[in-house]
Amino acid sequence: MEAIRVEELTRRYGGVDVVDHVSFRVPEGKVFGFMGHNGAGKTTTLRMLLGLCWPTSGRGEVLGCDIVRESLAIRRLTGFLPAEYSLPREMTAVQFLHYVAAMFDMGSGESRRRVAELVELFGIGPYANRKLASLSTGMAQKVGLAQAVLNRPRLLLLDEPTAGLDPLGRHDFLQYIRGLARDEGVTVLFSTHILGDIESICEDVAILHQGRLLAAGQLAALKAEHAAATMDDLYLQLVRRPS
Ligand SMILES: Nc1ncnc2c1ncn2[C@@H]1O[C@H](COP(=O)(O)OP(=O)(O)OP(=O)(O)O)[C@@H](O)[C@H]1O
Repeated sequence: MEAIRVEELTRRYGGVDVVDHVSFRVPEGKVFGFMGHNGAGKTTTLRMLLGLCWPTSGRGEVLGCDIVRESLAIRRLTGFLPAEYSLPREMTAVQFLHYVAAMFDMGSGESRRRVAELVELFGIGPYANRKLASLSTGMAQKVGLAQAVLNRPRLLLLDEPTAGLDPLGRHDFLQYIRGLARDEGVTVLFSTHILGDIESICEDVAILHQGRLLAAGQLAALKAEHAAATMDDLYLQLVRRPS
């Protein structure tokens, strides 16, 4: 089964189709690269998948649920780390994670266990009781990721998650994402404009440019088809191709 299936998905703002008849499928249990430069329409697509904005036309299903009629069910089954995620400045990491657990209706025992597990897993312990406003970008991103996986989602949507991370932070982040898919069968939709990130952890990709889908499928097959040695080559070829 596919984790995500969209067909002719379109969102118009001010007379412009910022997502323009986009169709692709995301296989279950893989890290899927959702690639595109600024303004490509990645965030708008993610928002439609979560029911945070509605399509102007077209259809979509996430984990078998319709993105317009069943968005609450989708949000229960998924985790989301938005781009430039703002954490509540006055809360501590532990307070914030308990707050997120409460939104998923976790009982207090389960919430305590899960938060402790994530604090340990992400090495949040040393700063768990500091106000979130005082955390570095890397630390804050770990808290952001912890909230996104708190409900043990079957699907994780990550919007530009490595932007602002240093090389070590980025390496650890990518390792964790790879492990989630490989060891726990979680599907990850990894939206980014960093081609190297896609190349290092994604087998399958969709490439978006100015709202249009340029290509989708297995990265190795797309590279072979376009005789591209790297993700950079592939992307540049597709973007520069006359439409
Ligand atoms: N609520 C909105 N109203 C009007 N235009 C919007 C709205 N949301 C997005 N857009 C426009 O849609 C286009 C696609 O934006 P989107 O944020 O989806 O792209 P993106 O691929 O995520 O890019 P970035 O990496 O820059 O965030 C942009 O031109 C943006 O200005």
